[in-house]
Parts: sequence; structure tokens; C-alpha cells
Amino acid sequence: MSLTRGLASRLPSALPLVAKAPVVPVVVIERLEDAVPLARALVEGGLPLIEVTLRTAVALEAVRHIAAEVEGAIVGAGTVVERAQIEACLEAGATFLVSPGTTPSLAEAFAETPIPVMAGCATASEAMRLAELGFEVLKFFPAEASGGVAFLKSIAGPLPHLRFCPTGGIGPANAPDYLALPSVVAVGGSWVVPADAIRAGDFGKVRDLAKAAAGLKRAARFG
Ligand SMILES: O=C(O)C(=O)C[C@H](O)[C@H](O)COP(=O)(O)O
Repeated sequence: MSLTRGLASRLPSALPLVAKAPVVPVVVIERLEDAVPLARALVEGGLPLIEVTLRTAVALEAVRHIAAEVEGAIVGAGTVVERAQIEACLEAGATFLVSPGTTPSLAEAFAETPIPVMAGCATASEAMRLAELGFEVLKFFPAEASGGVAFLKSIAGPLPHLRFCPTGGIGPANAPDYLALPSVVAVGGSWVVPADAIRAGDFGKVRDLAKAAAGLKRAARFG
């Protein structure tokens, strides 16, 4: 029996969201005024799913503005590391949540969250535990540092039902290798939103990078 059937009925699946594009941009917003033009550039480039990391003081406000003002954007909050953050993310209008790793207490809180969650993991045991709880797409983080493509190929033997969004150390050069794996729904990365381009207000560059990323082919089939 598939491990993913555990408590799955209670959890909203992240699969339909993550399947929307081959790349999930991982965004760090330092200046609130960058949020909306940045999100517009990503949507125009073909990457509607946007993970705004809760690493900066304006991150939640950025989520709120993108959710309210950018048509076509599906904005979520990343770097969720403790349960106390969840309510504020929901209140700001986040459509999904992402964590870099998942403590037992965080997993418990996610299991009661009404929006899809990509819970983070880096080992076979962590991935199995999250799948058992019903999480359908797991963030494999930090992907390159934790074994990358070789790790994912190895665990697909005994655990072929697990699905991932690998993130961490992925860029245009290695993204195709990840996306060639049937277990990879999409990859996450900051390469489409370079800090220097954002600082310079060069959203045309972000749109071009997004366009290239949106054109990446993947092997996974969802349906
Ligand atoms: O902030 C979080 O929640 C994280 O989990 C970390 C990010 O996903 C990675 O920092 C993105 O990795 P790069 O594409 O290598 O920059």
C-alpha cells in the first residue's frame, strides 16, 4: 500500500500547484516596493508559483501585496521553521507554505493547515515519515549538498511513490538533470531572481530568466 495514503485525505495536496511550472522561484525581498514588479515579471515569464522566503522584515507584507495585486501569481511563504509563523502566513494570503526541514511539531501543525505545504526533508527516513503523514510533494533541501540527483535516483528504487521539489544549489546547468527524474515535480531555486537584478530594478532580466526556466522539460507525469 502506498505510504502516501496515510492521512492524505486530511491534507490539501501540493501536487496541483507544484505541477504548474517546472521551476519554483525562491525569492528574497529586501524592499517591499520590489515585490509586485518582481512577481509580475515571474508571471509574465511563465512561473506563476512564487515562494517568498520569510527571511526579511518585509516578507509577509510582500506576500500580501503579491496576493492582492498580481494577477496570475500563486504566492506562498517559504522558510517556515516554526508553527508560530503559520497563522501570519495565512492571514497575509499565502496560498501554500514551504519549510526547509520539518520537526515533529512543525509536521503536526502543517497537518492542520488548510493550504498545501511542501515540507522539507533531506533523508530517506524524513521523507518516509512525511509521506506517511500525507504530504504529497516534499521539498528535498539542501538538494545538492544532500546528494542531489544521485540521492533521488537511489531512493526511487525502494520508494518510487515519493515526489519531490529539490531545492538548494540548483541552477540552469543542473536543473535538467533533476527534471529528468520521474520523482521530481519541479525544482526550486533562486537563480531566476538574482539579488543584483532586483537591487537594480532590472525586472526584464528576471522575466527573461523566468522564461528560460519555464521552458525546461520534465519527465514527471501528473495525472
Ligand atoms: O529559505 C528557505 O526556506 C530555504 O529552504 C532555502 C532556499 O530554498 C534556498 O536557499 C534556495 O537555494 P538556492 O537556489 O541554492 O539559493
